[in-house]
Amino acid sequence: MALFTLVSGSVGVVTLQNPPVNALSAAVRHGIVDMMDKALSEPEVKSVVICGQNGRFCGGADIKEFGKNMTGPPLVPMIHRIESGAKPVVAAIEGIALGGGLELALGCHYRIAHSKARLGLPEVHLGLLPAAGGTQRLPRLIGVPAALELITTGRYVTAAEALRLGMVDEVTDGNTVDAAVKLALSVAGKSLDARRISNYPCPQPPGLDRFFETAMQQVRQSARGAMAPVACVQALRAAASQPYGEGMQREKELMDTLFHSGQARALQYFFFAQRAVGRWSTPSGSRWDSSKPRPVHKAAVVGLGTMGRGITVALAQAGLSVVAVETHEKQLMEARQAVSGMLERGAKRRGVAPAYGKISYSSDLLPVADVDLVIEAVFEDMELKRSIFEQLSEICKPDTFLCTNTSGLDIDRLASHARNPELVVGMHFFAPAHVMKLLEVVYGPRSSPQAVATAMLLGRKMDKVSVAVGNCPGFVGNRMLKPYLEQAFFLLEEGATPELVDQALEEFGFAMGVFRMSDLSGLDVGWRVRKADGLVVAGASTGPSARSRRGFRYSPLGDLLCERGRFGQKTGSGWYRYDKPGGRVAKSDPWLHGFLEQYRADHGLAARRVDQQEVLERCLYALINEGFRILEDGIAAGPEDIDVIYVLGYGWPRHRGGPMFYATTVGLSEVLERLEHHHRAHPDVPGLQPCRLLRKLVASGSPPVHSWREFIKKSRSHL
Ligand SMILES: CCC[C@H](O)CC(=O)SCCNC(=O)CCNC(=O)[C@H](O)C(C)(C)COP(=O)([O-])OP(=O)([O-])OC[C@H]1O[C@@H](n2cnc3c(N)ncnc32)[C@H](O)[C@@H]1OP(=O)([O-])[O-]
Repeated sequence: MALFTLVSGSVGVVTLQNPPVNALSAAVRHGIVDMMDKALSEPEVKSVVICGQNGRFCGGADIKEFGKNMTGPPLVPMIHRIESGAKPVVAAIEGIALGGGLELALGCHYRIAHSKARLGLPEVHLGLLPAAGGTQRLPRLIGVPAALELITTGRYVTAAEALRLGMVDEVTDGNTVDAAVKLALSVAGKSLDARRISNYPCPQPPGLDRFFETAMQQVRQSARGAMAPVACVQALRAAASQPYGEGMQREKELMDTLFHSGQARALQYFFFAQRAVGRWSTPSGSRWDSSKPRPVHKAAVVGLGTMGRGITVALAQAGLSVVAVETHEKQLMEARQAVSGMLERGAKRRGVAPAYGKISYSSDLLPVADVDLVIEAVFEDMELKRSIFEQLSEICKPDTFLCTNTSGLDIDRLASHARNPELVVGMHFFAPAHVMKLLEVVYGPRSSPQAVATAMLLGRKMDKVSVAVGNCPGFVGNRMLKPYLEQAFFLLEEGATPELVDQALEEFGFAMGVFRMSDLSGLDVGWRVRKADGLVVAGASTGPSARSRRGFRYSPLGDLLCERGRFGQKTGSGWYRYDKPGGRVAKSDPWLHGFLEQYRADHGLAARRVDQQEVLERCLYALINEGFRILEDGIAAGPEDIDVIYVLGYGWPRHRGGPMFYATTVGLSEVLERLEHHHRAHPDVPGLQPCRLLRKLVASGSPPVHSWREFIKKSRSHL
């Protein structure tokens, strides 16, 4: 899986061949070792170029091999052999040089990159560190601070930045392999002493100890329990303070620990899950590989509130022409300014020109007549959305896709107000819509496979991970949020505080606990949904009916806060207090604690001690249980869909793989047993009653997560 050719009489070109990304599988490593042996031993070969097939240098180690019995030549000695060889080797970097691919290039004596290439050491995202010398060679080449930043974040750099940092020697707009061959010809026979990075002294940052203490503190804070970023700092510290050989030994020890960790397994699962969701299917048999998307060149966004503005920016940045509609003139003017600001900041970050010219603004719907797709993003009100869908059906071309950004309303009901219900799908974005990676594409029973395929592809074009889900209240993400929030409220009734619940969830790895998150997104959002569901009963703050709805336990705590105007950050108080409306720093609120005590007294509830383990079990297992129901109902096609939604949209810690994967690490039988236990204690809480699919999986010996799709398919008829 590596090809040798002799060009220009004396340059041996070794081409990696393992589509699509030329990952360093055992076969490729064998190929490189054999071809390098040939190149180094044949006298007519004076210098060597290493490149990748199909315009991609190399995507790194073959992740599919991890977790299996590794065979074939190991990377470290292979790269060392290239570096220590007597003939100059030039890496011709086209497309990508990532992870082990970049480490291979760092073992070469020269590096030339195409101007469109991206380079990086993303191992940290897989729960690993660059363990083929990356943590030792990169700081020697570009300095410790720059290497630390790249390795702990896994950030990719452009060829231009790589040149600035000193990672590559040259950038070309032309044919990279030709340029590399030219360079190889010019350096043949020259001394390589100054070109072997492992021989460089590692530049010491001033105040070495202090530098690493600060770095470690920052990394621990942002890692939220992830081990790999911490290990990366440790490896870099070894590079800065020890000779190369000892640094390599430290790199290996750290990698050994990470490689066998649950976090690495979770992160590698998540890597493949993000790709698996692209291969969507629906219970009616539509599939990604048999549904052809229609091209979308021009789109419209209706409603320019926070979500509509973000969607407009995302579409324009993806290169589409956008008609942005807002019927309130003042709001339209504000939106125009805000969108321009967002475009400008985004363009600056990406080093491109802002796409102002892609957007035209309108205060009426008429200019949407010729667009290929509309995304409605007005206020979450069925009547309003219904009337807009009716108007759009009149105005738009007959084949225009009509999409809604609703976060939970019935797509099928909306479709029934469209001229062509098969062209209606949900496109549920997450705030801020131009930043967040997730898109839930919601299909109703009448959505055509082409409408789903088109929305999925459009999401990808906007650089999002699109997940196709079925239509039900709250779809996947918000539906699972409901039992999670409900448990958090119940725990307050039973004696917990918002601080205790949030601390448990944040220590688990969530960026924000449930109460801090509600304060950020606004308590009124859930209040409105509960009102629409007929759950909010005015004046029912005491008496037996206050804590029960339709025969089940209900906590009116959130409603009571809203009745007092405590909507969270925007009003300066919610579950916490803030210095001012819009303030961001949550402080403990003595009023809230007094309010909870009074509430418990009014309802005859005795406060008891709630510990962190109970918080995790009640909140997370209830959420996971709902995930199993969603799989059982066919709303999500597989556990990967749910996990991707939860990690990318709801702040579930990535190093725990997502809720469904996490359930397998706890053990499905343990999750089942604890749910049964909590349900026995709270029989009036249906969210704690283990669902049939979970029971079935446990009864079948808890098969691994990647086999659940098949399991569900087979057992659907019996469920
Ligand atoms: C001792 C070792 C030390 C070393 O430091 C460790 C490493 O190098 S760790 C590695 C460090 N490297 C990384 O972390 C890089 C990880 N890769 C990426 O970030 C992106 O795939 C890349 C940017 C390369 C291309 O993006 P794109 O154009 O949007 O395309 P795409 O993303 O859709 O992928 C297409 C197909 O290729 C598959 N596949 C991809 N990479 C690998 C791989 N390394 N392996 C195996 N397979 C890989 C991917 O699953 C997909 O398969 P499928 O069956 O079609 O679903």
